[in-house]
Amino acid sequence: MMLVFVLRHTVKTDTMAPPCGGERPLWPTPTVNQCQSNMATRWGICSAGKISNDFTVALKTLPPGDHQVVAVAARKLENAQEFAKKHSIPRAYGGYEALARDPDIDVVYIGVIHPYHLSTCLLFMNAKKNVLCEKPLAMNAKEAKQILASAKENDVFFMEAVWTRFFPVSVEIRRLLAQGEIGEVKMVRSEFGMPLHGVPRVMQKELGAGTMLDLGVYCLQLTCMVYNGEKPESIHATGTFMETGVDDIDVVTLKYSNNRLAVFICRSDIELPNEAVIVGTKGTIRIPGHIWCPTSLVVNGKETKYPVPEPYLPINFINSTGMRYEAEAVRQCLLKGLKESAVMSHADSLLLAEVEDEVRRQIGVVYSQDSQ
Ligand SMILES: NC(=O)C1=CN([C@@H]2O[C@H](COP(=O)(O)OP(=O)(O)OC[C@H]3O[C@@H](n4cnc5c(N)ncnc54)[C@H](OP(=O)(O)O)[C@@H]3O)[C@@H](O)[C@H]2O)C=CC1
Ligand SMILES: O=C1OC[C@@H](O)[C@@H](O)[C@@H]1O
Repeated sequence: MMLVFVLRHTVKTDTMAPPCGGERPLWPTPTVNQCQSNMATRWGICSAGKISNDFTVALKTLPPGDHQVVAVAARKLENAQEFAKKHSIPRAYGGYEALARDPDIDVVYIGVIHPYHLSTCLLFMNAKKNVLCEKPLAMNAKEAKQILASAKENDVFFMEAVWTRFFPVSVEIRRLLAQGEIGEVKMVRSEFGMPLHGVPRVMQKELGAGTMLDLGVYCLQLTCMVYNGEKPESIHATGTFMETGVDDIDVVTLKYSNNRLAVFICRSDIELPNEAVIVGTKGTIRIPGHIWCPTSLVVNGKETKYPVPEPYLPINFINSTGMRYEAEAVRQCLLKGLKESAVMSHADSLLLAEVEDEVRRQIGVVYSQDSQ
């Protein structure tokens, strides 16, 4: 986090040179002060798309003294300006480079589609910016390794935005498992199905389409969380294809030591109950629905609900004010000078990417990025 002592909220007139990059600020830009200790974490938003909208709305459910959105960048300035106006963001940039040069940003949230995660992560981390990048981290493990290596080389904080891990439901699951509430876990069964065939980025290979990367990652992340980041001993995957040549339905079995198992189904053609069950030798934990953004947990038959806040503006995705939890986790990491989160670590992201690669290999899905 930058150490810049300037009077807070000094509103400057238009005569002020643009903060950087050349685009004239939309309106007088309050000078955002920053003091390492307990000032707001200053966010830059990369892309003016759907999830960026929801992430920005989620940030607004947190105390403004803790989180401020200082700038947004989109490929087209007009899209950034429209986004900035909608969300009252002081600075709007045409092109991501201007955001990378903005000295008043502590962390960038990357909300572009998967094929552009690698290039944008490298852009911002090479500019010494901390980064929170949407899932899936990348198109394959090779790209994921490049991103994680760049975070190390640039000595910046990096996290893959597997927002589910920061939900109160996930925190409670980890607590229950840590205290042995259900004994030794022997089985994790999960599913994620959603009718997405009308969504270009889910259908078109050049936009990063494919069910494993988009939906399967949620079943896989739950499995890996329950099994504490342990590598599976064997992976068996089968699936079907969309007419566009990417995976539509994936059925995956992961075998771990001591006859521990995980099975998941993900599909982009129909809605499934989207529940998960974690079975131990002494009990059962069940997520009764919305496994990617859970607000209810059933432990040995007893249900507890964990509602998310209502959005102040329209959102595109279910429960996406729940991204507040990952945003606050990032802030806490930055305040402690950490370069990664223990809850969604670099090793966690690499494991997800490696298993995603193996599932795709067995099913036969190949992206152009696999041969670059
Ligand atoms: N955590 C969650 O719950 C969710 C996560 N996601 C993830 O977020 C990412 C974005 O998804 P979503 O917001 O639905 O996507 P959008 O279709 O809204 O696209 C997001 C941005 O990506 C850029 N982009 C889109 N198409 C292209 C293209 N053809 N060439 C170059 N850039 C392009 C644009 O950036 P610009 O504005 O700069 O033009 C666009 O605004 C995905 O990786 C997805 O996995 C998505 C939904 C939910
Ligand atoms: O991460 C996501 O959440 C659930 C679906 O909306 C999916 O397309 C999206 O990428």
